[in-house]
Amino acid sequence: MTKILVTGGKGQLGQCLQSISNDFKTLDFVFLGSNDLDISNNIEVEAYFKNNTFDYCINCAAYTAVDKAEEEQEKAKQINEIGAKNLAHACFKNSVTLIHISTDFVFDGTAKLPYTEEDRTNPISVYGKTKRDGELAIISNLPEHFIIRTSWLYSEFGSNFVKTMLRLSEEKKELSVVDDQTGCPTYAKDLAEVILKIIDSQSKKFGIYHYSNQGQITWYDFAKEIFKQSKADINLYKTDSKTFKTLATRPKHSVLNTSKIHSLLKLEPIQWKKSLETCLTQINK
Ligand SMILES: NC(=O)C1=CN([C@@H]2O[C@H](COP(=O)(O)OP(=O)(O)OC[C@H]3O[C@@H](n4cnc5c(N)ncnc54)[C@H](OP(=O)(O)O)[C@@H]3O)[C@@H](O)[C@H]2O)C=CC1
Ligand SMILES: Cc1cn([C@H]2C[C@H](O)[C@@H](COP(=O)(O)OP(=O)(O)O[C@H]3O[C@@H](C)C(=O)[C@@H](O)[C@H]3O)O2)c(=O)[nH]c1=O
Repeated sequence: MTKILVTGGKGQLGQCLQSISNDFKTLDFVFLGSNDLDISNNIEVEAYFKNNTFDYCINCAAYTAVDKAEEEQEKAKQINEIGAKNLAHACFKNSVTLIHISTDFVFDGTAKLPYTEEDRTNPISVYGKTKRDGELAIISNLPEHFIIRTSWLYSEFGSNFVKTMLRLSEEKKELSVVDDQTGCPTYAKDLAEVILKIIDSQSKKFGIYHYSNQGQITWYDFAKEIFKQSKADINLYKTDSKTFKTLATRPKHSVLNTSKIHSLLKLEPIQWKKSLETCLTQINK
Protein backbone atom coordinates (compact mmCIF):
# COMPACT_ATOMS: atom_id res chain seq x y z
CA MET A 1 0.00 0.00 0.00
CA THR A 2 1.11 3.55 -0.74
CA LYS A 3 0.67 5.68 2.40
CA ILE A 4 -0.63 9.21 1.88
CA LEU A 5 -1.01 12.10 4.30
CA VAL A 6 -3.51 14.81 3.30
CA THR A 7 -2.99 18.09 5.17
CA GLY A 8 -5.87 20.56 5.12
CA GLY A 9 -7.96 17.44 4.64
CA LYS A 10 -11.23 19.04 5.79
CA GLY A 11 -11.19 21.81 3.16
CA GLN A 12 -12.85 21.74 -0.27
CA LEU A 13 -10.11 19.81 -2.12
CA GLY A 14 -9.42 17.60 0.90
CA GLN A 15 -13.08 16.53 0.94
CA CYS A 16 -12.99 15.88 -2.82
CA LEU A 17 -9.96 13.63 -2.33
CA GLN A 18 -11.73 11.82 0.49
CA SER A 19 -14.85 11.32 -1.66
CA ILE A 20 -12.88 9.47 -4.39
CA SER A 21 -10.28 7.78 -2.16
CA ASN A 22 -12.16 4.43 -2.18
CA ASP A 23 -11.69 4.17 -5.96
CA PHE A 24 -7.93 3.84 -5.44
CA LYS A 25 -7.57 0.50 -3.66
CA THR A 26 -3.75 0.55 -3.40
CA LEU A 27 -3.68 3.94 -1.68
CA ASP A 28 -3.99 4.28 2.09
CA PHE A 29 -5.00 7.76 3.31
CA VAL A 30 -4.81 9.79 6.50
CA PHE A 31 -6.82 13.04 6.31
CA LEU A 32 -5.86 15.70 8.88
CA GLY A 33 -7.74 18.95 9.53
CA SER A 34 -6.14 22.12 10.87
CA ASN A 35 -7.03 21.03 14.42
CA ASP A 36 -5.13 17.76 13.97
CA LEU A 37 -2.01 19.28 12.38
CA ASP A 38 -1.21 22.99 12.06
CA ILE A 39 1.25 23.16 9.17
CA SER A 40 2.50 26.58 10.28
CA ASN A 41 3.81 25.04 13.50
CA ASN A 42 7.17 23.46 12.66
CA ILE A 43 7.49 21.61 15.98
CA GLU A 44 4.10 19.94 15.41
CA VAL A 45 4.96 19.10 11.80
CA GLU A 46 8.36 17.61 12.68
CA ALA A 47 6.90 15.52 15.50
CA TYR A 48 4.05 14.23 13.34
CA PHE A 49 6.37 13.13 10.54
CA LYS A 50 8.76 11.52 13.05
CA ASN A 51 5.98 9.41 14.53
CA ASN A 52 4.20 8.47 11.29
CA THR A 53 5.41 7.05 8.00
CA PHE A 54 4.18 8.18 4.57
CA ASP A 55 5.16 7.89 0.92
CA TYR A 56 3.34 11.06 -0.18
CA CYS A 57 1.99 14.20 1.45
CA ILE A 58 -0.75 16.08 -0.43
CA ASN A 59 -0.87 19.61 0.94
CA CYS A 60 -4.41 20.98 0.60
CA ALA A 61 -3.95 23.33 3.58
CA ALA A 62 -3.94 27.00 2.68
CA TYR A 63 -5.13 30.46 3.56
CA THR A 64 -7.59 31.00 0.67
CA ALA A 65 -9.56 34.14 1.65
CA VAL A 66 -8.20 36.34 -1.15
CA ASP A 67 -9.59 39.70 0.08
CA LYS A 68 -9.07 39.05 3.81
CA ALA A 69 -5.42 38.20 3.11
CA GLU A 70 -4.82 41.86 2.23
CA GLU A 71 -5.52 42.66 5.91
CA GLU A 72 -4.08 39.47 7.41
CA GLN A 73 -0.75 39.32 5.58
CA GLU A 74 1.16 37.63 8.40
CA LYS A 75 -1.46 34.91 8.84
CA ALA A 76 -1.53 34.21 5.10
CA LYS A 77 2.30 34.06 5.07
CA GLN A 78 2.43 31.67 8.04
CA ILE A 79 0.11 29.19 6.31
CA ASN A 80 0.91 29.59 2.61
CA GLU A 81 4.67 30.16 2.83
CA ILE A 82 5.95 28.96 6.22
CA GLY A 83 3.51 26.03 6.28
CA ALA A 84 4.72 24.91 2.83
CA LYS A 85 8.35 25.29 3.97
CA ASN A 86 7.73 23.24 7.13
CA LEU A 87 6.20 20.44 5.07
CA ALA A 88 9.06 20.56 2.55
CA HIS A 89 11.65 20.18 5.36
CA ALA A 90 9.74 17.33 6.99
CA CYS A 91 9.23 15.57 3.64
CA PHE A 92 12.94 15.91 2.85
CA LYS A 93 14.03 14.46 6.21
CA ASN A 94 11.60 11.55 5.93
CA SER A 95 11.86 10.79 2.17
CA VAL A 96 8.27 11.76 1.45
CA THR A 97 7.15 13.15 -1.94
CA LEU A 98 5.19 16.38 -1.55
CA ILE A 99 2.26 17.22 -3.83
CA HIS A 100 1.48 20.87 -3.21
CA ILE A 101 -1.40 22.87 -4.66
CA SER A 102 -0.83 26.39 -5.95
CA THR A 103 -2.81 28.93 -7.94
CA ASP A 104 -3.21 30.96 -11.14
CA PHE A 105 -3.00 34.02 -8.84
CA VAL A 106 0.83 33.70 -8.83
CA PHE A 107 0.60 35.43 -12.25
CA ASP A 108 -0.14 39.11 -12.84
CA GLY A 109 -2.68 38.41 -15.58
CA THR A 110 -1.09 40.59 -18.26
CA ALA A 111 -0.34 37.72 -20.65
CA LYS A 112 -2.41 37.28 -23.78
CA LEU A 113 -1.80 33.52 -24.06
CA PRO A 114 -2.42 30.78 -21.47
CA TYR A 115 0.41 30.67 -18.90
CA THR A 116 2.91 27.82 -19.13
CA GLU A 117 4.89 26.45 -16.18
CA GLU A 118 7.96 28.39 -17.38
CA ASP A 119 6.26 31.78 -17.50
CA ARG A 120 7.41 34.44 -15.06
CA THR A 121 5.34 34.76 -11.90
CA ASN A 122 4.45 38.22 -10.60
CA PRO A 123 1.66 38.05 -8.02
CA ILE A 124 -0.48 41.16 -7.54
CA SER A 125 -2.22 40.20 -4.27
CA VAL A 126 -1.07 39.09 -0.81
CA TYR A 127 -2.68 35.68 -1.38
CA GLY A 128 -0.86 35.29 -4.71
CA LYS A 129 2.46 36.42 -3.23
CA THR A 130 2.27 34.08 -0.24
CA LYS A 131 1.34 31.18 -2.54
CA ARG A 132 4.31 31.99 -4.81
CA ASP A 133 6.62 32.20 -1.76
CA GLY A 134 5.31 28.78 -0.70
CA GLU A 135 6.23 27.37 -4.12
CA LEU A 136 9.74 28.85 -3.85
CA ALA A 137 10.23 27.40 -0.35
CA ILE A 138 9.36 23.94 -1.67
CA ILE A 139 11.53 24.22 -4.78
CA SER A 140 14.59 25.21 -2.75
CA ASN A 141 14.16 22.61 0.02
CA LEU A 142 12.76 19.48 -1.57
CA PRO A 143 13.65 18.04 -5.00
CA GLU A 144 10.89 15.40 -4.82
CA HIS A 145 7.90 17.68 -5.27
CA PHE A 146 4.95 18.19 -7.60
CA ILE A 147 3.52 21.71 -7.47
CA ILE A 148 0.14 21.79 -9.20
CA ARG A 149 -1.18 25.23 -10.05
CA THR A 150 -4.92 25.28 -10.61
CA SER A 151 -7.63 27.91 -11.00
CA TRP A 152 -11.14 28.85 -9.89
CA LEU A 153 -11.86 25.66 -7.88
CA TYR A 154 -15.44 24.73 -7.08
CA SER A 155 -17.29 21.62 -5.94
CA GLU A 156 -20.18 20.43 -3.82
CA PHE A 157 -17.90 20.81 -0.76
CA GLY A 158 -16.83 23.91 1.18
CA SER A 159 -17.48 27.43 -0.05
CA ASN A 160 -16.84 28.50 -3.63
CA PHE A 161 -18.17 30.69 -6.46
CA VAL A 162 -20.76 28.14 -7.69
CA LYS A 163 -22.29 27.75 -4.24
CA THR A 164 -22.20 31.52 -3.69
CA MET A 165 -24.06 32.10 -6.98
CA LEU A 166 -26.68 29.47 -6.11
CA ARG A 167 -27.21 31.08 -2.70
CA LEU A 168 -27.42 34.61 -4.14
CA SER A 169 -29.92 33.47 -6.78
CA GLU A 170 -32.26 32.48 -3.94
CA GLU A 171 -31.71 35.71 -1.99
CA LYS A 172 -31.71 38.32 -4.78
CA LYS A 173 -33.66 39.32 -7.87
CA GLU A 174 -30.59 40.69 -9.69
CA LEU A 175 -26.82 40.37 -9.56
CA SER A 176 -23.79 41.99 -11.21
CA VAL A 177 -20.68 39.94 -11.94
CA VAL A 178 -17.33 41.07 -13.35
CA ASP A 179 -16.73 40.49 -17.04
CA ASP A 180 -13.09 41.66 -17.16
CA GLN A 181 -11.33 38.74 -15.45
CA THR A 182 -10.75 35.70 -17.66
CA GLY A 183 -9.72 32.27 -16.44
CA CYS A 184 -10.90 28.69 -16.35
CA PRO A 185 -13.06 27.14 -13.63
CA THR A 186 -11.95 23.75 -12.33
CA TYR A 187 -14.12 21.13 -10.67
CA ALA A 188 -12.09 20.21 -7.57
CA LYS A 189 -13.02 16.53 -8.00
CA ASP A 190 -11.35 16.52 -11.44
CA LEU A 191 -8.23 17.94 -9.79
CA ALA A 192 -8.46 15.34 -7.01
CA GLU A 193 -8.52 12.58 -9.67
CA VAL A 194 -5.44 14.06 -11.34
CA ILE A 195 -3.53 14.20 -8.04
CA LEU A 196 -4.25 10.55 -7.34
CA LYS A 197 -3.32 9.61 -10.91
CA ILE A 198 0.10 11.21 -10.36
CA ILE A 199 0.59 8.99 -7.31
CA ASP A 200 -0.77 5.92 -9.09
CA SER A 201 1.61 6.53 -12.01
CA GLN A 202 4.62 6.59 -9.61
CA SER A 203 6.03 9.31 -11.86
CA LYS A 204 9.38 10.80 -10.85
CA LYS A 205 9.02 13.72 -13.25
CA PHE A 206 8.96 16.23 -10.42
CA GLY A 207 8.31 19.94 -10.90
CA ILE A 208 5.55 22.45 -11.56
CA TYR A 209 2.38 21.46 -13.46
CA HIS A 210 -0.72 23.42 -14.47
CA TYR A 211 -4.14 21.81 -14.27
CA SER A 212 -7.61 23.26 -14.93
CA ASN A 213 -10.71 22.26 -16.86
CA GLN A 214 -10.74 23.36 -20.52
CA GLY A 215 -11.93 26.72 -21.83
CA GLN A 216 -11.53 30.46 -21.22
CA ILE A 217 -14.34 32.46 -19.68
CA THR A 218 -15.04 35.41 -17.39
CA TRP A 219 -16.69 35.19 -13.99
CA TYR A 220 -19.79 36.70 -15.67
CA ASP A 221 -19.84 33.87 -18.25
CA PHE A 222 -19.46 31.38 -15.41
CA ALA A 223 -22.34 32.90 -13.40
CA LYS A 224 -24.51 32.95 -16.55
CA GLU A 225 -23.95 29.22 -17.15
CA ILE A 226 -24.49 28.37 -13.45
CA PHE A 227 -27.86 30.15 -13.58
CA LYS A 228 -28.75 28.56 -16.94
CA GLN A 229 -27.95 25.01 -15.83
CA SER A 230 -29.64 25.43 -12.45
CA LYS A 231 -32.64 27.25 -14.02
CA ALA A 232 -32.25 30.07 -11.50
CA ASP A 233 -34.72 32.95 -11.65
CA ILE A 234 -32.40 35.99 -11.47
CA ASN A 235 -31.40 38.93 -13.68
CA LEU A 236 -27.65 38.88 -14.28
CA TYR A 237 -25.71 41.99 -15.34
CA LYS A 238 -22.13 42.54 -16.46
CA THR A 239 -19.90 44.74 -14.35
CA ASP A 240 -16.13 45.38 -14.17
CA SER A 241 -13.41 45.31 -11.51
CA LYS A 242 -13.43 49.12 -11.19
CA THR A 243 -17.12 49.12 -10.29
CA PHE A 244 -17.20 45.87 -8.26
CA LYS A 245 -14.49 46.90 -5.80
CA THR A 246 -12.59 44.26 -3.84
CA LEU A 247 -9.69 44.58 -1.39
CA ALA A 248 -7.42 42.34 -3.48
CA THR A 249 -6.63 42.92 -7.13
CA ARG A 250 -7.21 39.83 -9.25
CA PRO A 251 -5.39 38.92 -12.49
CA LYS A 252 -7.23 40.04 -15.63
CA HIS A 253 -6.25 36.96 -17.62
CA SER A 254 -5.01 33.88 -15.74
CA VAL A 255 -5.77 31.01 -18.10
CA LEU A 256 -3.36 28.09 -17.57
CA ASN A 257 -1.75 26.05 -20.33
CA THR A 258 -2.28 22.49 -19.15
CA SER A 259 -0.53 20.52 -21.91
CA LYS A 260 2.37 19.38 -19.68
CA ILE A 261 0.17 17.47 -17.21
CA HIS A 262 -2.09 16.20 -20.00
CA SER A 263 0.86 14.57 -21.71
CA LEU A 264 2.40 13.27 -18.43
CA LEU A 265 -0.79 11.42 -17.46
CA LYS A 266 -2.35 11.01 -20.92
CA LEU A 267 -5.45 12.82 -19.66
CA GLU A 268 -8.60 13.51 -21.64
CA PRO A 269 -9.36 17.26 -21.47
CA ILE A 270 -12.62 18.02 -19.63
CA GLN A 271 -14.66 21.02 -20.82
CA TRP A 272 -15.63 23.39 -18.00
CA LYS A 273 -19.36 23.29 -18.86
CA LYS A 274 -19.41 19.49 -18.61
CA SER A 275 -17.81 19.52 -15.15
CA LEU A 276 -20.20 22.23 -13.98
CA GLU A 277 -23.06 19.92 -14.98
CA THR A 278 -21.51 17.05 -12.98
CA CYS A 279 -21.07 19.26 -9.92
CA LEU A 280 -24.61 20.68 -10.05
CA THR A 281 -25.95 17.12 -10.24
CA GLN A 282 -24.00 16.32 -7.05
CA ILE A 283 -25.24 19.49 -5.32
CA ASN A 284 -28.87 18.66 -6.20
CA LYS A 285 -28.66 15.03 -5.02
N1 LIG B 1 -10.39 27.62 -3.88
C1 LIG B 1 -9.91 27.98 -5.05
O1 LIG B 1 -10.61 28.60 -5.87
C2 LIG B 1 -8.50 27.67 -5.43
C3 LIG B 1 -7.65 27.05 -4.54
N2 LIG B 1 -6.35 26.81 -4.89
C4 LIG B 1 -5.46 26.13 -3.94
O2 LIG B 1 -5.98 24.82 -3.76
C5 LIG B 1 -5.72 24.37 -2.43
C6 LIG B 1 -7.00 23.83 -1.81
O3 LIG B 1 -7.95 24.89 -1.79
P1 LIG B 1 -9.41 24.68 -1.17
O4 LIG B 1 -9.61 23.28 -0.76
O5 LIG B 1 -10.36 25.32 -2.11
O6 LIG B 1 -9.29 25.59 0.12
P2 LIG B 1 -10.15 25.58 1.47
O7 LIG B 1 -10.07 26.96 2.00
O8 LIG B 1 -11.48 24.95 1.23
O9 LIG B 1 -9.33 24.57 2.40
C7 LIG B 1 -8.14 24.92 2.97
C8 LIG B 1 -7.99 24.13 4.24
O10 LIG B 1 -6.74 24.47 4.84
C9 LIG B 1 -6.92 24.40 6.24
N3 LIG B 1 -5.90 25.16 6.94
C10 LIG B 1 -5.81 26.51 7.09
N4 LIG B 1 -4.74 26.80 7.85
C11 LIG B 1 -4.15 25.64 8.18
C12 LIG B 1 -3.03 25.30 8.96
N5 LIG B 1 -2.28 26.24 9.55
N6 LIG B 1 -2.70 24.00 9.09
C13 LIG B 1 -3.46 23.04 8.51
N7 LIG B 1 -4.55 23.30 7.78
C14 LIG B 1 -4.89 24.59 7.60
C15 LIG B 1 -8.30 24.98 6.46
O11 LIG B 1 -8.79 24.53 7.69
P3 LIG B 1 -9.65 25.50 8.64
O12 LIG B 1 -10.88 25.81 7.84
O13 LIG B 1 -9.88 24.68 9.85
O14 LIG B 1 -8.80 26.71 8.86
C16 LIG B 1 -9.07 24.43 5.28
O15 LIG B 1 -9.74 23.24 5.62
C17 LIG B 1 -5.07 25.55 -1.72
O16 LIG B 1 -3.69 25.40 -1.76
C18 LIG B 1 -5.45 26.75 -2.57
O17 LIG B 1 -4.51 27.79 -2.48
C19 LIG B 1 -5.86 27.11 -6.13
C20 LIG B 1 -6.65 27.70 -7.07
C21 LIG B 1 -8.06 27.99 -6.81
C1 LIG C 1 -19.86 37.28 -5.29
C2 LIG C 1 -19.48 38.12 -6.46
C3 LIG C 1 -18.18 38.11 -6.93
N1 LIG C 1 -17.83 38.88 -8.00
C4 LIG C 1 -16.43 38.85 -8.49
C5 LIG C 1 -15.36 39.11 -7.45
C6 LIG C 1 -14.17 38.43 -8.05
O1 LIG C 1 -13.54 39.33 -8.95
C7 LIG C 1 -14.76 37.27 -8.82
C8 LIG C 1 -14.57 35.91 -8.15
O2 LIG C 1 -15.14 35.95 -6.88
P1 LIG C 1 -14.65 35.14 -5.60
O3 LIG C 1 -14.23 36.14 -4.60
O4 LIG C 1 -15.72 34.19 -5.27
O5 LIG C 1 -13.43 34.28 -6.09
P2 LIG C 1 -11.90 34.42 -5.70
O6 LIG C 1 -11.76 34.31 -4.24
O7 LIG C 1 -11.29 35.59 -6.35
O8 LIG C 1 -11.39 33.09 -6.39
C9 LIG C 1 -10.03 32.79 -6.34
O9 LIG C 1 -9.77 32.08 -5.16
C10 LIG C 1 -8.42 31.76 -4.95
C11 LIG C 1 -8.33 30.93 -3.67
C12 LIG C 1 -7.74 31.19 -6.12
O10 LIG C 1 -6.69 30.54 -5.99
C13 LIG C 1 -8.20 31.60 -7.49
O11 LIG C 1 -7.90 30.63 -8.48
C14 LIG C 1 -9.66 31.96 -7.54
O12 LIG C 1 -10.48 30.81 -7.55
O13 LIG C 1 -16.16 37.55 -8.98
C15 LIG C 1 -18.77 39.65 -8.67
O14 LIG C 1 -18.43 40.35 -9.67
N2 LIG C 1 -20.06 39.66 -8.21
C16 LIG C 1 -20.44 38.93 -7.14
O15 LIG C 1 -21.65 38.99 -6.75
